[in-house]
Amino acid sequence: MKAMERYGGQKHAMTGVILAGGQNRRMGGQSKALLMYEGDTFLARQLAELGSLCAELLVVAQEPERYEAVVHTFSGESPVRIIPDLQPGRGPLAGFQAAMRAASYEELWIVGCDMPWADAEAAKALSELRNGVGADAAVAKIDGRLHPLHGVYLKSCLPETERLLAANDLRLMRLFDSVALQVADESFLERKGISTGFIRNINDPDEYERLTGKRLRF
Ligand SMILES: Nc1nc2c(ncn2[C@@H]2O[C@H](COP(=O)(O)OP(=O)(O)OP(=O)(O)O)[C@@H](O)[C@H]2O)c(=O)[nH]1
Repeated sequence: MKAMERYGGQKHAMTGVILAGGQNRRMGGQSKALLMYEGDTFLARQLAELGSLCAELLVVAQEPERYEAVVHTFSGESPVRIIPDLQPGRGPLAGFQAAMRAASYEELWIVGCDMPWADAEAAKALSELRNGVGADAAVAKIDGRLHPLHGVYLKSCLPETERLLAANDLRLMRLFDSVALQVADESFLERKGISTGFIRNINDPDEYERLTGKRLRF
């Protein structure tokens, strides 16, 4: 089923966030959001997937002009805004901050732009899990590792996000020391019929070549 049709046009009161403000050093500076897979950029795939669930979309990036053409071709109903980091060059935690400050909704589904299999079913399951216990955030734990870059977060995580930025403690995982986190493990995802592939990301030309058979040149 196409992502757009999955929820019958019914959007969740949730802001979908794509973090695309990284330096892409391992990709020679080429934006991972604009890599092609199965005829679309990662960004276009993610806009369709996040837009199938969320009533609003944000792309957090420093150079909006890089992404405008893709955003303009997005045909979903949810409005999309490209917003900058408020603290550029400080990593994904700064992207969280900008998104939480700009979002119209209390709940955010946040993904890294290098995750071409971002999955609305997984986000919905994480949101339900979080909501069921009144936690501030929910992320998957797969093969013993937490995956904060495909997670759902309430704006209640903003004060701790900003405290960490002020303390120059930029590790995303540090957020989980202080906010109420709910973890979705493999057995939870399996019960929901959700494959764990959504956490996979593409970081360098070798990983991209394994995915597509094409070698990037830069
Ligand atoms: N908004 C925002 N997103 C970021 C920032 N740094 C990283 N990200 C995003 O967070 C995700 C994970 O980033 P990494 O792969 O760790 O870093 P990267 O800069 O993209 O790539 P490398 O330079 O090769 O490490 C990607 O989607 C990045 O675009 C930032 O400073 N601001």
